[in-house]
Amino acid sequence: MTIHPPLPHVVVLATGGTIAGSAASATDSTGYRAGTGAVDDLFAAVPQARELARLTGEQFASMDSSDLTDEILLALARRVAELLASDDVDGVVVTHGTDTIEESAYFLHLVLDSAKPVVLTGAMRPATALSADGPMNFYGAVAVASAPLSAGRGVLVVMNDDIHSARDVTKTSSLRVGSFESPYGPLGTVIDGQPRFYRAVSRPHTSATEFSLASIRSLPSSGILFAHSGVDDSVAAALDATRFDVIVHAGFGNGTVSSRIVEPLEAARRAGAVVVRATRTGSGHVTHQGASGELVNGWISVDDQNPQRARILACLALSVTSDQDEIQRIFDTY
Ligand SMILES: NC(=O)C[C@H](N)C(=O)O
Repeated sequence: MTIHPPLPHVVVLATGGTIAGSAASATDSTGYRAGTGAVDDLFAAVPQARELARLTGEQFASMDSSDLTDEILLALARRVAELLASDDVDGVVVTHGTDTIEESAYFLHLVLDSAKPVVLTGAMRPATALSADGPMNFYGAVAVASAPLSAGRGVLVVMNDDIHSARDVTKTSSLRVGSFESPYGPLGTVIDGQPRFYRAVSRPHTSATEFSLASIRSLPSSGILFAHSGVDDSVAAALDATRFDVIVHAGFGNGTVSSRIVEPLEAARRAGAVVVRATRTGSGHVTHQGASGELVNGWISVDDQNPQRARILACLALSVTSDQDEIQRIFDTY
């Protein structure tokens, strides 16, 4: 008689998204409603996942991830942390809408204090579509979350057989199944229910960061201002910049800010906001010494983070310091 070791226990927190979305027709992959299905529907669609792990499902939310708020994100992080603290839990899968999966994953990557695998996944096509990608993504996510090999790598995002670090991954296309990409490539891949890793992120994450969920009661108010040709100060005025604790400016090229909106943003900075220079280009770095040289003092540059993740990092930075040099150090560290 062969004795098999017990399967790892993986908890699946479902939050909605297209992976739980349904349309009236199998050929309709855009006119659907996200978050209509339940976590049990996913278990029923992928019974093979139970060969990889003992699964427990929890319906945390049923929403389109474009409606996610910072309060919900914080509550999600607290729930994942609670699960990870249990000796009975070996890993967590979060099913999530793809629109904001990268922000949620990055937040978890920086605040969770555990080496246990946490994997986010979603889908580009609704569950009712021909060749729906959700079931295979879910199977891959369970494979990664249940593998001891995945521990200590930070929060991971599994999409389309690729295993990405939450630090790097971005949704690059509105509809393509292969939408998720990382600028330095994925960490690994899933083949036949087995993760294979080829590299690791070198920037600190999870237990190695200075951020702690226990010290965060709420996230500061924040917004992103997108640069465009012809931008003028009425845009910054519409943002009512003085109301924000964090303003990320998704600027031109190397974080360049049009001279017409420097003053309103500088006024916000003087009023106490953290003003962050990012780039709208979709890739690349923003250096301290940007093209707008006069902005170097007191303005934060993002290194290689995109504007949406820079917003998350700036909010977390404010949970530990309001000193601008320290905030810049945080951007250069994570
Ligand atoms: N593909 C998706 O999941 C998109 C959906 N709107 C969501 O983010 O919830």
